Amino acid sequence: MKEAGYYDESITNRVVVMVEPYSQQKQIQQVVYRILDANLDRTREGLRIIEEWCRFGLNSAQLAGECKYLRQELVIWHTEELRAARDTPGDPGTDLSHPQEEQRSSIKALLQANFCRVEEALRVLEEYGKLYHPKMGQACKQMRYRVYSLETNLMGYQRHQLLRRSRLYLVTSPSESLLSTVEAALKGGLTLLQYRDKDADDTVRLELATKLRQLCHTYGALFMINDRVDLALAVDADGVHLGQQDMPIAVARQLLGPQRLIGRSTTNADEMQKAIAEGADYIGVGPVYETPTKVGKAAAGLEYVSYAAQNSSVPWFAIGGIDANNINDVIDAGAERVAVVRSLMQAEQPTLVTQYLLSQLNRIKPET
Ligand SMILES: Cc1ncc(COP(=O)(O)OP(=O)(O)O)c(N)n1
Ligand SMILES: Cc1ncsc1CCOP(=O)(O)O
Ligand SMILES: [Mg+2]
Repeated sequence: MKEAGYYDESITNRVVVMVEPYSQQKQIQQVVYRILDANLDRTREGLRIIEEWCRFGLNSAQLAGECKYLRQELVIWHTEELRAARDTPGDPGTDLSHPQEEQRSSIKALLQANFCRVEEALRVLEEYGKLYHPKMGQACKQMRYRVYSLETNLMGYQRHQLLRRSRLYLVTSPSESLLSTVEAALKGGLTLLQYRDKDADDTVRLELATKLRQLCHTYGALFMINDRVDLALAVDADGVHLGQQDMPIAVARQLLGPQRLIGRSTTNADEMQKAIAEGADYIGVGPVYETPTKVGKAAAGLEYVSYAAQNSSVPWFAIGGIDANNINDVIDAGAERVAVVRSLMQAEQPTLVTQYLLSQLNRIKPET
């Protein structure tokens, strides 16, 4: 790219020679080339790691295609002269690694680390690229913004896909053994958790929600917060569950953005239609049976479960009084997903109960 570069003879003579002797300019040029070469490789490698997950983990041709497009855009800039400047044996950075790079706690952590790597490398390319070609800085800047969008879309897609795959939803109740019970359920295959505590102080809520979010994400499960949009944002939860008396969905959506999940409780057909029209990502359907967990709330019954089975266009969870003894009645009424509090929070062996409930739900063939 000599014809338009900063080191173009004509520009060099007029601009740089005044500052650095010619031999030093050449040395600096080589350094810039090495930086560009290394960061072009780094960006491409990071994108490839992300692309593999989009393709094989998410089966998303659209997201994988975006990664591929970005990789190919980079190749245009990876010229022979930049590759020729490579000096791997002389690079003091090849042996440097951080302990966190040796271990990733989850796919989410792996993806985030690689997005970070790609975004940083693109920023380097943007700055040093300006010394190489007038258009390189701008091109890398645009790519960096596309990577930010890709990151947001991928994380949102990931959440929605996991939501659709989740058949069992544990809604917590206050417990001395909250963390160990939740972990036991996660070990049994739970992929969706809601932190619900109607009475605790915010300091306690904040501490527990942070720990639960970490735990859920370590096991690759979604973490939701009951009622409180502010808390969901504060602990970087995957979303919020809102009842009919809680914040309107439109307001929550504005605060949470398009990628986080919003669930809405519904007790009848009107509430269901309204929740879907307002953009709920999933709905709670119940209480199926009267339950001491929600004192004074009348049962909506199995008829409403059947109505949801026929009419809901979004994932829905039957909730209220569901346990190992009656889950098959709820399934027979049309439920493919259920949410429980006591069945798991009060279980002596939460892992086994989770496995049992999931085994019953997994007998139903997945929706198309
Ligand atoms: C999955 C799910 N469905 C329903 C509810 C109940 O929400 P809400 O009506 O707001 O009542 P509280 O849980 O806030 O007491 C839920 N939490 N989760
Ligand atoms: C929060 C909530 N919303 C409708 S029923 C219910 C509680 C369900 O609790 P349990 O599973 O213990 O009956
Ligand atoms: Mg509520």
